[in-house]
Amino acid sequence: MGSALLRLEAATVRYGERAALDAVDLAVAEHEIVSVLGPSGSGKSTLLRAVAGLRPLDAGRVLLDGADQRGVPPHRRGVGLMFQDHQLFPQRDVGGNVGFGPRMHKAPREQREHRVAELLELVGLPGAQGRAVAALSGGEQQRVALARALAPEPRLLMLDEPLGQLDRSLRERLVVELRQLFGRLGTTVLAVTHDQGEAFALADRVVVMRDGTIAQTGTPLEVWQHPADEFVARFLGFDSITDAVVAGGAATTEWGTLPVPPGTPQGPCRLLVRPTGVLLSAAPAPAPAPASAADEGALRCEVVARTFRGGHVAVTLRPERGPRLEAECALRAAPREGDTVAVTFDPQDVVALPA
Ligand SMILES: Nc1ncnc2c1ncn2[C@@H]1O[C@H](COP(=O)(O)OP(=O)(O)OP(=O)(O)O)[C@@H](O)[C@H]1O
Repeated sequence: MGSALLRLEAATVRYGERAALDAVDLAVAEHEIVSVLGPSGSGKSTLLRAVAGLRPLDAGRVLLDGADQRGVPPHRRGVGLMFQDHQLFPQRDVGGNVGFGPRMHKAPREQREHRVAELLELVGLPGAQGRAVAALSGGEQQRVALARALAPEPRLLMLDEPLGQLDRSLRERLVVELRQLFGRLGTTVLAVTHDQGEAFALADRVVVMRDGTIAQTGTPLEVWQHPADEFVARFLGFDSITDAVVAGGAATTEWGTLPVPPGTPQGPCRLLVRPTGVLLSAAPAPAPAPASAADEGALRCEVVARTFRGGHVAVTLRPERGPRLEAECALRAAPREGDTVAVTFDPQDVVALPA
């Protein structure tokens, strides 16, 4: 990516002995929306702060448009920052907040007012210039904060948990609006979040961080379908993982022999089964003798929990052998707690992870 707007080269930030950012390489292309995901303490905020110039690097480089930013102060980097607590100026009205950046840049009054009006329109608050910040709802404040961050026309907009404090339904709506807005404006965005749903909905590409390094980067679909390792898989909420040995089109595991997709690497691995790949059917009546040939391949499991998730039910299973399994069922088809079910596996949702 020669034309990257932002490039990090072995970027390192240390706090004492510990590297909060450990030789990170990352390129963000112009107009790209990248979400940085990861557990608490993995270095997400440190990454943003280093790019913004709020925290100097201990080693490596940050380049914007190819120019090394060493020694360039934050206000000269042309990047916009929006933090999770949106930090609006309570004593200024909405117009005063949004127009703050352009005023600092000494933009003429008329141009400033035009820009403020245009941005408030964009974020869905037309004509709100005179409203008091304290009288706005959380979602409205979030929009004002966004308009304020966009006002100086940053070449790179960085968002730190932009929707962190809002309730789920508002977040889900705003994230769609944000993606559309950035698309229309052609804004390049680097957004930090620990909510994977939010990251996946917003981004063209996600970066998953672990202990100051990048564990995986890819499109939301790539990361979802092919987590790079067990850490990423578990971070995404996949918990049905066990040891396996792949030979040909099948994997030998404690759960029995599972079909795997064509092209699965042969040999020992950790095997992940996504919940949609755990197929449930009514268990045959317990056989007095060892399982008959007819139910060979089906794993008997007890339903230990079921959780209503809106469109589907998440079912936790205790198999007769091997670790617990998570299944996803349609509401109508969901078994009850205490039921015994027979499980088979869909190879499309079976993923081999490095051992
Ligand atoms: N000012 C500081 N002094 C010492 N250690 C720090 C400082 N800031 C961050 N750290 C450490 O650096 C590591 C990365 O922190 P960072 O805030 O970047 O993580 P994060 O992924 O953004 O976490 P969160 O999701 O909780 O905000 C953590 O171990 C943190 O304790």
